[in-house]
Amino acid sequence: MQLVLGLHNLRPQHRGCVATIGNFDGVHRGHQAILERLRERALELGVPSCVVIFEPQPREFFAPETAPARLARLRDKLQLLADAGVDRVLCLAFNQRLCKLSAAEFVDTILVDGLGVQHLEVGDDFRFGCDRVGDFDFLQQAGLMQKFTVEAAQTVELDGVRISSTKVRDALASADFGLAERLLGRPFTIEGRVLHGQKLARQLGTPTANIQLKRRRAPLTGVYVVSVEIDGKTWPGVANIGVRPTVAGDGSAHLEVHLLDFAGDVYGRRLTVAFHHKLRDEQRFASLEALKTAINADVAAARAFWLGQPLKKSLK
Ligand SMILES: Cc1cc2nc3c(=O)[nH]c(=O)nc-3n(C[C@H](O)[C@H](O)[C@H](O)COP(=O)(O)O)c2cc1C
Ligand SMILES: Nc1ncnc2c1ncn2[C@@H]1O[C@H](COP(=O)(O)OP(=O)(O)OP(=O)(O)O)[C@@H](O)[C@H]1O
Repeated sequence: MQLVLGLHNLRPQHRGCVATIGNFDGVHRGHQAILERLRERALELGVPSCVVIFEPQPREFFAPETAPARLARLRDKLQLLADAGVDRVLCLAFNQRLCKLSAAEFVDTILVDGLGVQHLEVGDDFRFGCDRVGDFDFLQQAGLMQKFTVEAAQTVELDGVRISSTKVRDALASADFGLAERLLGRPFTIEGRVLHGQKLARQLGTPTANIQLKRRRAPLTGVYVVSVEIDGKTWPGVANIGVRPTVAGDGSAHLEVHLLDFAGDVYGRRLTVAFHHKLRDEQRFASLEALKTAINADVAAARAFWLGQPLKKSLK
């Protein structure tokens, strides 16, 4: 899959494609259906498929403080789009200039002049352009004039409710991982590299792998039963995701995983963590001793959970 960063990096050879536009956060089953249609259309027309995404996502640009936590980082989103068979991603900087483009300017500058789009695939509720004035009807009218076709993808629902990134976030916030999996079409996972921590966990009796979240806010917080994939092997574990109030961290979110019955060095390795069950909220304890007691109870609860469950071999 080819990644084009910014409109200015589009070249004449990029013109001529079928395209879709959106945030695609989490690449859930609604997104997957659009991407499937896009792939079919690309094959029929014999042109590449292109997904137009924004960075930051519009809500992060307009209201950085209140924008929801992302389900996946840009890197993970690109991987999921590549897995769905997308040929090209055009990642546009969402800035003052872009958000001021009228719907007509958006179509002319990006879709027609930039991409030479032959067919557009969008959700029926898709809106774009300054003040979100552009919609499906607008695109169809523009398509008649500018010689591209537009198709509204059928809404994908689960139990009568439209699937959306928001619904996945809600499922994670209420620790309904079964629902999150049914919305995503795969288990919810967080992937990252293991960093060196403060080495306090060893003193607490439970060594943990600290997974870098970078500046990412996580869509869930608390203590969870998890499974962890390392180099194709899956291990049971228990994890804390949060700001670690007892040891007064820097306020940034951390993901720490204790692997049950694992002896080995995982520093620098990439782990994929899948969440199965919430044990409790993160707490501020009065002492390290109290934290240690709580973590021991978490480990015991995770063991009890895995006693009754087969461990899935792969998280994909
Ligand atoms: C299962 C588990 C539960 C945890 N729960 C909490 C908690 O409720 N409150 C808290 O401040 N830290 C919690 N922590 C994080 C510990 O504070 C952290 O592991 C410790 O500070 C060691 O950090 P280090 O790996 O950087 O050395 C938890 C960690 C684990 C593995
Ligand atoms: N359940 C769905 N069925 C069909 N199309 C969808 C569905 N969800 C999203 N789409 C379409 O996929 C494209 C990208 O959607 P986008 O990620 O911007 O929104 P979303 O998934 O509804 O997220 P949010 O909950 O943040 O609004 C848009 O064209 C949108 O209309």
